[in-house]
Amino acid sequence: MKKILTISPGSTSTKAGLFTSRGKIDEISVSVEQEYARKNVVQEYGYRRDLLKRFLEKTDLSGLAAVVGRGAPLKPMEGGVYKITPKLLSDLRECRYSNHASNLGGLLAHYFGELYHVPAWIIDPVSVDEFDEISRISGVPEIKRRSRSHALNIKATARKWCDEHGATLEKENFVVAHLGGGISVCALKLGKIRDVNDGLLGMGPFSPERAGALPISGLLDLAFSGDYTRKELDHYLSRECGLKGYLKTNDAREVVRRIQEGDEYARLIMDAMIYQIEKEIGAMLAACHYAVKAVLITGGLAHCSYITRRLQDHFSRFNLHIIPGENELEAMADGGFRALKGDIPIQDYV
Ligand SMILES: Nc1ncnc2c1ncn2[C@@H]1O[C@H](COP(=O)(O)OP(=O)(O)OP(=O)(O)O)[C@@H](O)[C@H]1O
Ligand SMILES: CCCC(=O)O
Repeated sequence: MKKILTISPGSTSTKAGLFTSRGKIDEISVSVEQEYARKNVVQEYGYRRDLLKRFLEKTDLSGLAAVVGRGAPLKPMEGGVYKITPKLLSDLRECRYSNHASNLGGLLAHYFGELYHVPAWIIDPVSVDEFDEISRISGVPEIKRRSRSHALNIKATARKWCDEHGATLEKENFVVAHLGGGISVCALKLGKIRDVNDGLLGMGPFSPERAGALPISGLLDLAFSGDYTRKELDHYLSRECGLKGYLKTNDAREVVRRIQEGDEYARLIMDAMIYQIEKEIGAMLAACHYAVKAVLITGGLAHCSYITRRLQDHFSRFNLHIIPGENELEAMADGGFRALKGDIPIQDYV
């Protein structure tokens, strides 16, 4: 039976899964020890590769047909399956579009694809760009709104919901909110991400560790304070702000624990994050002219009932469903098997 190996590097761990078309047969999560964590993720490549290799040496890989890695921020591209070409590899190695842990997804998939003599792909990377032209206009001629999102989980969650409810993704509109360490809220129209806040930097709600959209004058003050280089400010706004900036933790469970113990400041900050999420969902509902099949809430924060209860109350008339977690390994395997069967094309990154 054919197998697919999927690899999803996150900021603190590398997850890998082995699948047949019937489902998962093995999974591992290897933590990155702090002493090996580097400011530039690509420096962690050798360390993470060797940890995975040790696991795979003990695994039955007979029937392996492809390796799929999590797709990083790359050049803007249509959703789907992409071959890992030399150009794609060099963009990942140079962190050309972002210093993001998922840069290692394509690099590791390529390595193991060569090792086991099978094709290596990425699927629905962070930079999936299917915007309507109107979504690109920011209000400043030199600045374009960018599409960067949790595209893989967003599409997989909507596809899964459709399979379970007898609907066809390509015929319906949804608002999908991925609430994780970063937050992406999108207007998914007829299977395409037609609008989304840039989940990495500068748009949408603040998140457990990202700043979200900011008042411009305050941002200019920070940028010209002399306290940050361009790179440092980018890192600060995308990794050290949000819940972490205000409360020194990016763990929603810890914040809820503090609220339950009577910490009113923690409540204010958590409620502000939920308020901003509600406003973004409202904006994407407007982008869909309020005609959606459902509003889907996914990602790690969708496990947090303090948050989901509020969203359920607020959006009950829009058929809201909570589908927690990120299921990225499964999503990559699903796309990989569809590509192996020839149901979807395998595209070139040019
Ligand atoms: N079971 C849970 N209950 C409550 N909160 C949770 C639960 N699991 C995860 N979270 C919270 O979800 C948030 C995001 O965590 P998660 O590990 O899913 O994000 P990530 O994978 O690092 O980021 P991203 O989804 O942006 O790739 C954290 O604040 C975490 O505390
Ligand atoms: C925007 C998608 C990825 C992230 O937030 O890390």
